[in-house]
Amino acid sequence: MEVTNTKEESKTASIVVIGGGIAGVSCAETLSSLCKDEKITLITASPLIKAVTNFKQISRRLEEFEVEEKPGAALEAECENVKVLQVMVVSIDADKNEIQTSDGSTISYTKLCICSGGTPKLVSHDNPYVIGIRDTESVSHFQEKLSGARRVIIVGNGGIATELVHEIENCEVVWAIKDKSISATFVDAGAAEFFLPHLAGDKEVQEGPLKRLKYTVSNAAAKDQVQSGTKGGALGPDWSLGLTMKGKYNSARKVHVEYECEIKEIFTPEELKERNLEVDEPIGCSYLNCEWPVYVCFTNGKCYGCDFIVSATGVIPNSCSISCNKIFKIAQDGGIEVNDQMHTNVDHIYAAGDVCTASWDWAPHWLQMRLWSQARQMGCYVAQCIMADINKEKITLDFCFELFAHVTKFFGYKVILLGKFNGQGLEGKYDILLRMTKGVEYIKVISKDGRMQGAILIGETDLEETFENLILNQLDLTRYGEDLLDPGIDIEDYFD
Ligand SMILES: Cc1cc2nc3c(=O)[nH]c(=O)nc-3n(C[C@H](O)[C@H](O)[C@H](O)COP(=O)(O)OP(=O)(O)OC[C@H]3O[C@@H](n4cnc5c(N)ncnc54)[C@H](O)[C@@H]3O)c2cc1C
Ligand SMILES: NC(=O)C1=CN([C@@H]2O[C@H](COP(=O)(O)OP(=O)(O)OC[C@H]3O[C@@H](n4cnc5c(N)ncnc54)[C@H](O)[C@@H]3O)[C@@H](O)[C@H]2O)C=CC1
Repeated sequence: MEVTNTKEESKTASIVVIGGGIAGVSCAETLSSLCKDEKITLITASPLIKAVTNFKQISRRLEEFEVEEKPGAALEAECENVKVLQVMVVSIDADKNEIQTSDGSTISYTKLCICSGGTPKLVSHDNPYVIGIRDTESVSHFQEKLSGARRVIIVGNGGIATELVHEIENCEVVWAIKDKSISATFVDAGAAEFFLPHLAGDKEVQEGPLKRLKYTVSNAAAKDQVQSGTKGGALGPDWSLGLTMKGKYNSARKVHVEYECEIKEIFTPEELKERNLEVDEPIGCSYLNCEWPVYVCFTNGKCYGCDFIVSATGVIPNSCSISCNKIFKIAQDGGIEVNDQMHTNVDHIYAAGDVCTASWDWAPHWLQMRLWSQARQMGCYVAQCIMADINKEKITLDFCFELFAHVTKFFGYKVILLGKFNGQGLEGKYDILLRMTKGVEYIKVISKDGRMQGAILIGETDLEETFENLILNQLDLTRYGEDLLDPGIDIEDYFD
């Protein structure tokens, strides 16, 4: 997409959205439908934007959608009052309501929404053997390194690590986690046990293919990004499916998990020799007594060689990548603080998606996670807040922020997380109901004083709708006891 000459653009102020990821595009699309007479300018550093397609509400709060990367011109064709500019925003002058872009233009805004996303938090930012995964460019870089790899060390125990460990083939994997059980950011130790047999086993365990959120990674996008050197939008559902994740090792997958440890130090072979350090061999791995380009020593004393390291260790919100003459209030996790109107502490400036931190009093069963679904919800909601502000109104917090609801797929199983799915904030004082059928389903219900607070549903349980309602209406379930999870009882009939 050629860069539109932004000079003439700056004459008339418009509502400006920074960021062509899910949050920014959802914001621009919703603004376009709500404020037909307003001029909306979406400015993004990435050559392609991310748009939601095939949106499906699978329950009152669970949503499924596909994501398509497309040129900004496609959004302009769809929303006639939206202009897409592909350029980097370098600074904001909040006194003059102007932003400066990397091509030297100044663009005025009436309202500004920052949706600049996040970047991978890496265990080391200057080691060439440590890589993060965020956008199509970083995935291409990862694939290239993996194609020549015999062994990779993956650090982190969240979404990216869990998906990578499941998808990588023909390469030994050492998965180093701080926790006592795998995928702890998403599931509890019981669910981790349920997943363990699939760690190094066959990849597809699900009876019948579960429709995965389709996410198209067009190779053109990756090439463009490399040429333009810009950071693209974050990946999301299905980023890994359909991508070749093959090493050069010619045998089945080998995964060794190193529990309760972090990286202590990373060495070159020379440094290792100088320090006269002992190298260990990961259990079950086959490349023994090899020369490796990089060595990792962990806090538990183990030291392994590998071809490269993936740091799947979270996201840093891009809250400080655009300078501003006003100081934004930044939350502890690095996001720009927003209130329940998605407003920052600076006049006329909003924020949404990975870049922001929801700083209102959260509903009892909602929590922020930097997810595709929340980026979309925030993008749509902030547009409504901006429109309300223009009309000098206030709106109530959107109902999507009443309950945390996330659907994904780990180790070939559908995973649904509802409410305080890991007992977040309940200080360990809650009751658990569990039902597990090995290789088929894992259901964990968290309740307090007889009322459901959260749930983990793995497999095709069809309980999500009922459990959503039970968490929201806080019905006292004491009298149902274990019947609640009795497979012989159709609990939907109880509560219909
Ligand atoms: C590998 C991976 C897999 C994931 N899988 C899932 C999943 O399965 N399910 C799920 O729910 N979530 C998933 N996520 C999280 C999800 O991708 C993010 O939460 C979501 O995409 C964030 O959207 P965003 O629009 O806030 O930010 P981003 O997608 O990061 O978009 C930010 C945009 O801002 C632009 N930008 C940044 N700075 C500037 C600037 N100065 N000037 C102009 N433009 C700028 C960027 O170019 C980009 O277009 C995954 C994330 C990763 C990295
Ligand atoms: N299926 C899904 O829903 C997916 C969601 N995502 C989302 O994308 C974003 C990025 O994913 P991730 O990087 O996996 O983030 P994450 O937040 O999911 O996981 C980060 C993990 O790294 C660990 N960690 C942090 N610092 C560490 C350190 N120094 N040493 C060892 N471990 C450390 C954390 O404890 C956590 O387990 C997240 O917001 C995540 O929720 C990503 C992939 C899939």
